[in-house]
Amino acid sequence: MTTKKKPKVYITRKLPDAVETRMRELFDAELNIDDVPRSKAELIAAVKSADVLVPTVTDRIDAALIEEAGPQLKLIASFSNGTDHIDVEAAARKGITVTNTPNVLTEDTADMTMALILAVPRRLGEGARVLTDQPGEWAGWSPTWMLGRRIHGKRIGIVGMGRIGTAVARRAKAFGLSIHYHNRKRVNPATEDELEATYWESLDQMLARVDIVSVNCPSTPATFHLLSARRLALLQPTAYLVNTARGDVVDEAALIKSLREGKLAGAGLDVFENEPAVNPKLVKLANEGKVVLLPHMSSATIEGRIDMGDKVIINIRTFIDGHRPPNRVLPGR
Ligand SMILES: O=CC(=O)O
Repeated sequence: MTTKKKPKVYITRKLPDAVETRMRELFDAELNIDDVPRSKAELIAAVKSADVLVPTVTDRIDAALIEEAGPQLKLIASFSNGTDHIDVEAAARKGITVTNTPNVLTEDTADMTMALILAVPRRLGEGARVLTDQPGEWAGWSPTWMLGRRIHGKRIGIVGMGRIGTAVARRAKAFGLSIHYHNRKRVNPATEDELEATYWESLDQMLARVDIVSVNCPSTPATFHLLSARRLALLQPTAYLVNTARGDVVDEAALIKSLREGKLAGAGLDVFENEPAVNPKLVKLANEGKVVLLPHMSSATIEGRIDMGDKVIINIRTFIDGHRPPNRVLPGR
């Protein structure tokens, strides 16, 4: 009996212990115990020797890096839902398959989106800070103090009605919001009926009519600055914008300008254009109570991360066994 050689799998970041243990059992796994992001040189060395690369959203797997890959590298099994950090076209040209981890972070991301939808108009961050930043200063309940804006009865406009957008819509409906959405294509009639959702073919028209905008589409060349200065200007000055997708879907400089000029009431952001750098003007706006900022943590649950790890493992094993992995990402998606 011949024992099959374990594939050499290079994992760029620290993963949950249970996932790393399983990876060690199954693969010749090179882990990143210290969780220091890998340098470009380290990534180049990895693609020259590993059979499988397991990157995540913080790694730039661009065409230049893929060009460096040795002939043994056949799979990039990303530990992420989004694949905007990978040049999927360049990988395909080199005969490298790319996979991701969809579905398992839908509900967690939708929960956090809903949390921001509530937090910004209801001034949750500001209120919490009163008690922690100025202990003993709270003068007690007052009829006119800390007033936010009502959520119930307002209109939400969801930009991108995929799995996460639909999960946000379900939550928003339960909070009494009416559902409006813009998507490349209309969702199926049963979902539209369930959500009593209104489809807007024109994003511009939808933006002008909603009270809260939730950005839930992936970052692709087509969605870069989809929420441009021109489109942000269509929003009502009482509107709020929440982004838990990717920073570059929104023109951040234009968003900051709108917020500073009072052309937009507030924003809740979990993602930023130059992450992990956060524009100091946004921090200032957060201190003024106009925005709530989170450090890209919408999908961050223990359960979700373990599920993501399981998906990565299934994708690798299926591929190594000679089958099509379940979460293959095709170029041009
Ligand atoms: O943002 C997180 C992911 O894409 O997995």
